[in-house]
Amino acid sequence: MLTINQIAISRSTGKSFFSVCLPNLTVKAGEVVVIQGDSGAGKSTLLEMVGMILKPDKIDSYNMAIDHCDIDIATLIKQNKIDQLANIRAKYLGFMLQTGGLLPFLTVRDNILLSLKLLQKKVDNNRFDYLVQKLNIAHLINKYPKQLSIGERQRASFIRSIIHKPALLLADEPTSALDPYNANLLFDLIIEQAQQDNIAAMIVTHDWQRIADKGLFTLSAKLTSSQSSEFLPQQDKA
Ligand SMILES: Nc1ncnc2c1ncn2[C@@H]1O[C@H](COP(=O)(O)OP(=O)(O)OP(=O)(O)O)[C@@H](O)[C@H]1O
Repeated sequence: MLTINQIAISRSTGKSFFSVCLPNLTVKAGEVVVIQGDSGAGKSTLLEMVGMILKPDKIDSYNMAIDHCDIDIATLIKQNKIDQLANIRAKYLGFMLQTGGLLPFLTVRDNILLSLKLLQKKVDNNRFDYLVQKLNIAHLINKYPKQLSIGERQRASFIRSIIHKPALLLADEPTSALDPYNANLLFDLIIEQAQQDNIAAMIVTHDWQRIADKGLFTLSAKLTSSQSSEFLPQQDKA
């Protein structure tokens, strides 16, 4: 489970800046939260801040409960514990970035399995086979990323982001390059895998209609000025 209170960041280039604030959020293990907002409203910034890639300017609390342990991420951030944060990211976080992020010099299989190798964890071949078959990329696993379409890379990138069963999955527009059939397949698989492996997931998407009937909790970006936004719940949590 993930609990965040008052986390904010300002990004600036020259004289212009943009601030993003998340007043509070709780995501339970197995729950999928959708992040919505207009282009430029700060969705990727929010994910990168929650994913400990961008350092917030302000943070009241940020805790992650994993295996009956409570990790005080806010204190680690405030104390600049870079190594500990990097370990937490590698072990407990899964990222699916907008750009795919597959390494060009590794095959699709090796890209997907890289996190397990780095964490010295055993490969669950049944799970690997299930996921690549489910997303119809079993015939591509020995190819290199450049030999795949963007949509195929996106599907491989999703499997890579969850293969080590992270506590938190952060996915930035995971279906942006997919046709409707594959987009549905991927969304359903995200929900299924989150529930099955107790993954708390935060998914940025513009694919509003596709997820409207899935009953997922939604955080929406609200512009508080031309240079700032706040992420607020669209509805109260059950
Ligand atoms: N590296 C950066 N330095 C300074 N400002 C940035 C940087 N990256 C993004 N911004 C600004 O921060 C704001 C939020 O950007 P962000 O990429 O988080 O938006 P987004 O909601 O994910 O957009 P999109 O839906 O188009 O991907 C934008 O106004 C953008 O110009």
